[in-house]
Amino acid sequence: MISVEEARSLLFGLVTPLDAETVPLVQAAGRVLARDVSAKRTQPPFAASAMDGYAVRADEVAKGASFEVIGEAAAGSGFAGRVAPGQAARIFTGAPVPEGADFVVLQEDVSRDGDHINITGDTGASHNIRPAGGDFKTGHRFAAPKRLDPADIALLASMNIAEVPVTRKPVVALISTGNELVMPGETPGPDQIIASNTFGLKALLNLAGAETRILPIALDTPASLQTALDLAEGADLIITIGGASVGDHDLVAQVAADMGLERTFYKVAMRPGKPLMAGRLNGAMMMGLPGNPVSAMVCGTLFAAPVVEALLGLPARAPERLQAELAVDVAANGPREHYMRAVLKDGLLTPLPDQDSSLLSVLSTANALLIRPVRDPAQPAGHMVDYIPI
Ligand SMILES: Nc1nc2c(c(=O)[nH]1)N[C@H]1C(S)=C(S)[C@@H](COP(=O)(O)OP(=O)(O)OC[C@H]3O[C@@H](n4cnc5c(N)ncnc54)[C@H](O)[C@@H]3O)O[C@H]1N2
Ligand code: MOO
Repeated sequence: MISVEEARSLLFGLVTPLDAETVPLVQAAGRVLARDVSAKRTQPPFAASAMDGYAVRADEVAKGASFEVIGEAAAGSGFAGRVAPGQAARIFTGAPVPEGADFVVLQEDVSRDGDHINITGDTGASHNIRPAGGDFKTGHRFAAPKRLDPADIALLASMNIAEVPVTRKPVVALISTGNELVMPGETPGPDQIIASNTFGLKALLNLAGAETRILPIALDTPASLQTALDLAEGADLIITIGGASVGDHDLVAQVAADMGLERTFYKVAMRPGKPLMAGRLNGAMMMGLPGNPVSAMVCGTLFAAPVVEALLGLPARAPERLQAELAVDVAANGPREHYMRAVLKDGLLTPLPDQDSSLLSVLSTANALLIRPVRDPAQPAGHMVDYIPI
């Protein structure tokens, strides 16, 4: 068995980042910027008022000083004239500061009588003017790769970038295998259960940026599995779930091998998730996940989501690990790295009492995977441990 780290780096070795496509800015949130882009404008394009008030000459600003108001500058329509000594222009937030002026007195600090104003308040040190290019200048580089968040979208809009080059979404085909499975909403027979893993993984990988397709459930026959794998044609990543272990009905490895799978590894020293398999099948990446629901989701978190990010051109890296104190004593760990379902509360980590890999209710309660290294001895409450937030 190989380690989790080895498995992940072998998986990253199978990744070829995808090509780019252009999308309208309104569809770019959450997508990964594929190429550097540069600002098509300077922002603000002119020195702009930061306040509503009066634009004057800074050297004339003093309590008691009076000015003649000679015009008005509003956002979207500046004042074409020049502010000379003794003069002021009415100005509003966002308006270009007229020539000659270099100070905006807040209207709260002024009394007005017809076309004249008097400074009545303490004006303070700020000129209340945003310099041209104070945010960015034409040509300012926005670097790829980056997953575009709402603030990035606002910035790109402000740079007048209406179309954005993003990495194509990886197409992920999800195949549940097993005679016992039916789709949510169907009526299961007496020995059947509902397929949950494809739905959990779809949610997880969509959040990572994939376009996921749930294929029909494959029965535990070579022909049915082959049909499902054939239907996955065109996917960048094929994920099978279940049928990965050693039982008589665990057929994924054999059928995939018969169809040409070049296997990269099988079995990882981790708990849950041991019977994980990966390789390349007719040009696509393939991962065979174990069927136990928590095992499948943990493998999704540790391997499939990072692979989706790597396909998107983001750095190939493990999920972020943080550290916290154990709230309780924990027993010694065995020969597999253990990803314990745990709750992090008030900075303390408590592993949940039942770690069976079939328990989705436990996974749903957990907000952390507490990582126990291989053969870690028993540890007392207060010991610092690594965890992955989930
Ligand atoms: N003799 C051994 N038995 C098992 C071993 C072993 O080393 N020797 N490994 C165990 C481990 S660890 C795991 S994990 C499981 C993985 O088995 P499979 O990948 O072959 O999964 P299945 O047998 O098909 O299913 C296991 C379990 O999960 C349920 N399942 C499967 N698919 C789904 C789905 N899409 N949605 C919801 N539930 C699903 C299935 O009904 C089973 O209950 O093997 C152990 N056995
Ligand atoms: O590895 Mo299995 O994934 O322990 O449940």
